Amino acid sequence: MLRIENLYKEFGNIKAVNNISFEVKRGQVFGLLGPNGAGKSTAISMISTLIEPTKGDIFFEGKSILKDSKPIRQRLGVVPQDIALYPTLTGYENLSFWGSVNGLKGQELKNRILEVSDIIGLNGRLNDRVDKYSGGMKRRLNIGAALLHKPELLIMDEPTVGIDPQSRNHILDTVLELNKQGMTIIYTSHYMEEVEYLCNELCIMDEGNIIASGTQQELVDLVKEKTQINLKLDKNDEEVINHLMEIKGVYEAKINENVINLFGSSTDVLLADIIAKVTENGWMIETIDVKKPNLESVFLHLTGKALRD
Ligand SMILES: Nc1ncnc2c1ncn2[C@@H]1O[C@H](COP(=O)(O)OP(=O)(O)OP(=O)(O)O)[C@@H](O)[C@H]1O
Repeated sequence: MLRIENLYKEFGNIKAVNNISFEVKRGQVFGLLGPNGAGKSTAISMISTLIEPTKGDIFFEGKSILKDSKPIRQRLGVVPQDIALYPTLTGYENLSFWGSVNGLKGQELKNRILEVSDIIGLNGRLNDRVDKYSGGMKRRLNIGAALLHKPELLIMDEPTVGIDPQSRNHILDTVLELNKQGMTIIYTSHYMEEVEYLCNELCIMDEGNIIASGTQQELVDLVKEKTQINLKLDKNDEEVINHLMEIKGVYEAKINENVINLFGSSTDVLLADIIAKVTENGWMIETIDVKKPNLESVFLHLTGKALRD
């Protein structure tokens, strides 16, 4: 559906986006994950046709959006990171404004406002002024404004920043519901959990570059040897460590405040072998805790820094 080819954006000396390429397939929730300043918003702004790339191209259904942006723009819905609403107008008036900007009018516009306010869960509050809304309600209305013209591709730039957990969950579930109904979505975030919850495929960005891309499983496989199992036994000394190190796939074992930290590859095989080894030696397990690698560990592994630094 969307193909990004060797895209660059420079602001003076700043290389905000530095040669990125990726493809979004119809029906996906595609994630762009990266810390603040990684270049996500700049990439999104180019895809949304709001700013022009320094170099490179973007194809929507095979057509360059740089050459003929207007008809393509109408098939996109853009949820900007900064809330684009008029605080002194009501929710209804804001939706009405954004609907007419997107070419809707008359009964069709009225119907869509009602449908959209249902999707974003604001139908009881449409006649209140936006400056009376909570942060979460404003974010939801901001999303609603992008949905009125039924876009095929919804582009969301950090839509949950600065809101309460309840509104955040509502937004995440709305994204999944829209996707279930057939909408393709690009979702940018610096929250690993959100991307993990929503996205089939993703790119991890840092300092203008894509440092890894693929399905969650493919990315996590990059660090699969980092599975950590914390084991508390009734006995922990060098002898126990030596026995545990005999297990195939365990490459490190150490004692840390009465807990044994084991590092190894495939969790399932490891667990079975650890339990067998413990039983064989007549030890007792007090607690066992498995920490599987996640997207956060992938980012740490590739950049040496935490996602939220
Ligand atoms: N209009 C601009 N002029 C100059 N520099 C810019 C401009 N827009 C972005 N940048 C710079 O480009 C880099 C990438 O910023 P961008 O906003 O795309 O990152 P991001 O990953 O979306 O982070 P955030 O979530 O903080 O917006 C940053 O160093 C930023 O300061």
